[in-house]
Amino acid sequence: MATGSDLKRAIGLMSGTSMDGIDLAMLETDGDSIVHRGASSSTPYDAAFRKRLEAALETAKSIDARSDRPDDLAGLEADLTDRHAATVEAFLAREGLEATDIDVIGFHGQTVLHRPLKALTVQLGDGQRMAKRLGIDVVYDLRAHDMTLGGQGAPLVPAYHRALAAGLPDDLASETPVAFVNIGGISNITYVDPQSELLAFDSGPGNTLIDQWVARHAGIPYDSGGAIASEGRVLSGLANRYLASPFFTAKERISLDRNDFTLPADDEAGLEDGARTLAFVSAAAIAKAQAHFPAKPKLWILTGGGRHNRIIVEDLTVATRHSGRVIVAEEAGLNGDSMEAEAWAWLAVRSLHGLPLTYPGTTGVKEPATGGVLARP
Ligand SMILES: Nc1ncnc2c1ncn2[C@@H]1O[C@H](COP(=O)(O)OP(=O)(O)OP(=O)(O)O)[C@@H](O)[C@H]1O
Ligand SMILES: CC(=O)N[C@H]1[C@@H]2OC[C@@H](O2)[C@@H](O)[C@@H]1O[C@H](C)C(=O)O
Repeated sequence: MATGSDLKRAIGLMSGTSMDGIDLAMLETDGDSIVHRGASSSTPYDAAFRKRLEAALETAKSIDARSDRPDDLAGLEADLTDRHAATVEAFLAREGLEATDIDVIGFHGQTVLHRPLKALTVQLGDGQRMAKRLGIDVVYDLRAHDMTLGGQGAPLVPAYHRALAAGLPDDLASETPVAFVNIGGISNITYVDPQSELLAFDSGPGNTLIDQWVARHAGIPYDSGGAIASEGRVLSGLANRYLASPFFTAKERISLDRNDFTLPADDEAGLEDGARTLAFVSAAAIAKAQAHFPAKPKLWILTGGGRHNRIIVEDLTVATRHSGRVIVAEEAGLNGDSMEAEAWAWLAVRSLHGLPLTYPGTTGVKEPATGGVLARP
């Protein structure tokens, strides 16, 4: 039973693999079952900063030790941290809050390298610098400890998905098993069933290939609503090539780096057919995940920016129609844009309480593991 002092007001900050901007969410929580969701915000990066982040993915390939910051990565980390801090300041001003109103910030940072097979994961983000500037405790670097205990270091949101599943409205609560699908740059799935352990893994590319494809061929950051895809047709040879990747056929699921899947060659598809095929691949990758669950989900709850791509949603609906139904987070009373940021707020409070963030069924860690580094002002 949580006491008043266990309840913390936390802010979560997420800059995901799409590298489109900073999502922020505020929560009051005991880091367990009590979750009072508060206000949130999304702050897009300007195109020039996004380009710097994209370039950082190349630079980061030379990193051997987690603390290495080759070339301009140290400067970028400081800039990224300051942008996050400024986002918090703007949010607090908007909400009429002071720094002292916030107990802790959960700071994800920006993943620039993720090599689970080498137990190496690098998130740019200087928690100490942020804590000092804001005068608020910051929990950061939440993935690394999991890796030292044999985990994949990702995904970390699943335990929060389970907490949300426990609070679903009555009309949905009976529809178990339920799968939460975050369609971000990469997609990850969480399987929640009272009859079985919590299961989760990265399911494949989400929007990252689509984003890169339309940026390259149309100069735009994403396929809004799936409008471009809706003009194209699925090129089955190309789709099958992606879906035959060893990532899908391996028995063990591994967590993904943004660069694990690469774009089709320019002459393999036109703009529309490429967008259509990559949306199909994104949905098919999610549907394939079912093979790793004890039973097929009855309810699929979609979160992340990809839920706005009508073609991905339609393809997934078709692929799962015999066993379940697909809804977006908002139909379950949740917020599909802020869920990851909420999770980082919740995980930060769990870290303060020494509670597990990851489980054998979510990251493959040997035993339930806490994590995160606490920086104090
Ligand atoms: N209206 C829209 N129509 C289609 N796609 C959209 C729309 N809005 C956002 N997206 C897609 O969602 C992406 C951002 O999603 P999100 O913020 O969930 O990803 P992320 O958190 O960066 O990634 P990850 O979850 O992998 O860390 C955009 O890059 C874009 O591809
Ligand atoms: C290493 C890393 O940053 N992985 C991200 C990425 O984006 C989606 C998917 O791949 C997931 O594994 C993870 O993020 C979410 C927030 C997670 O850890 O749950």
